[in-house]
Amino acid sequence: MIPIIMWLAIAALASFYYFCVRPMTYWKKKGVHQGGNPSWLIGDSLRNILGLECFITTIDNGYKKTPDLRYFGMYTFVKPLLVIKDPDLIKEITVKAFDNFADHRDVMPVEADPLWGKNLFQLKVEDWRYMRPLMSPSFTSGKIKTMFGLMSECAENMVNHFKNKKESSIELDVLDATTRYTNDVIAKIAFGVSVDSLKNPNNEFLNTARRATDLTRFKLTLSAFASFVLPGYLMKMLGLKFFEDDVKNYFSNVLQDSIRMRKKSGTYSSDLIDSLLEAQSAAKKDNSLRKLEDDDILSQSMIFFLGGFDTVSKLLGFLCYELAINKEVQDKLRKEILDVIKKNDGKHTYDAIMKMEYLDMVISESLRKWPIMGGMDRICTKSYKIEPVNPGEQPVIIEKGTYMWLSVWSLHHDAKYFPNPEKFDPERFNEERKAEIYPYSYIPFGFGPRTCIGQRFSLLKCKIIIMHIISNFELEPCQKTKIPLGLFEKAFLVSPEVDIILNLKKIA
Ligand code: HEM
Repeated sequence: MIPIIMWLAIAALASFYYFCVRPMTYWKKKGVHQGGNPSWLIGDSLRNILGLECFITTIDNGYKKTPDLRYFGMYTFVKPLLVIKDPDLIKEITVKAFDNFADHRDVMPVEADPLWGKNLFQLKVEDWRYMRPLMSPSFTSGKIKTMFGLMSECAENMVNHFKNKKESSIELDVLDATTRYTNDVIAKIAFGVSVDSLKNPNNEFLNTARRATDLTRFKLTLSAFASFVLPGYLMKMLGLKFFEDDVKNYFSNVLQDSIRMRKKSGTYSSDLIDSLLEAQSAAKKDNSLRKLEDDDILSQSMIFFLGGFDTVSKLLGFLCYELAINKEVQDKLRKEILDVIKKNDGKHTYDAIMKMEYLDMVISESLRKWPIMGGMDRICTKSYKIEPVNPGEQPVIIEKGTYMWLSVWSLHHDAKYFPNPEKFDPERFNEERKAEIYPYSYIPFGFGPRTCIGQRFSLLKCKIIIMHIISNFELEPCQKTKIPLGLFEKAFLVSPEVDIILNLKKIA
């Protein structure tokens, strides 16, 4: 009896060593410096799981501890993670060696959540190469220009809502308001429905959207962590997924209704659904093209929705905050907006917005200081050798399947690339100084073939509402405004630690 127990104990210890302890030596064996202090099994993720620190902060701590290195190793649970710090190496990975680093990590395996797995962000390179060219025409400057009217309508609704209040100054929860604006735009453009979320604060679209994009919800956090250790079939059995069934059904019904109405009435609008339907019918006619199923369309609408909802509302939230606490920047911006509009016969047009250079600089600086995604990932799809460049480096073979992180937040806050990084200084992006920015050190939308497809869309959506707000109101800090503002350590995206509360004062 005793020998059996002894053998079982030895087997348990050996398994523990093999699966939990040994993986933590992966980077040391490759001669790669470890940026964290990994614990058995949990790796460097303990503080993330306990909600004490967000992933961006964990990476940033490693970045700061390794000032002279181009990359360092960490562990998400037992999975090795290589963090890339050097802009030249980021260029190598995202552009030159794209074929070796073509995919994103499975946030949710496709077996566990097919709807999530089919979206452009998540598609594996073979399917992605087919889908991206189908989606790209929806995001050209010409196509985005045609969405100007739909976006302006939502912006005017929002501004009029506040202008019609009798008080000359109101206290505003900025993220709440910007979320309602981005919700209305994306409802219209990605799902074809009109909702006025300020007039109807409890509309079903907004409430469902909020649930779908609450990246702090327990089950999603659990699923995201589980995806590091559990195979897809097990996650499916446990019911772990990105979109809950009721959320999926709701959006699916809204989209189907909208498509049915268009087909019946023959009226089409300049939105993303029309572009997707065009791509679907082109694929139907051309036998050489793979077919686009209705599920593919729903999946892309969902990623446009996810991409366009929380990211842009947070960008707007941080931007309003910076404008409120940097009055000279706000005044200069207002002057530019009013001057351009005056020269444009008082009209807020697309061409007028495109002439606002300072507006562009202000948004770029906001994305520099508050890059909403915080970073981006890549999976090594074909093994690759990183050649030594600096003294003390040795060649490192990156194995297929290795998880990589490109540390955007840390680069944007590194004084080597952006002196006095905590200062909000739009002049960093003026014509002269913009040219001096070290290539690939400023990448809020990623880079290379997998760069954000919604970049132009987001920037226009942001410019329209800022133009309307700043020409009608003054943004001011109030007693409830937290200065300085830190990061919310439980969130996935870069999010403010507390609500952003500002005074919105009408301009006489
Ligand atoms: C402030 C707003 C936004 C920011 C900061 C942002 C940032 C990013 C980043 C960093 C990536 C990864 C790029 C890479 O891996 O190189 C990405 C990918 C993506 N974004 Fe955005 N995004 C924003 C808004 C949007 C919007 C509005 C949409 C859609 C309407 C969108 C759709 C996508 C899609 C589909 C991808 C995957 C592209 C692919 O893999 O081909 N994003 N975004």
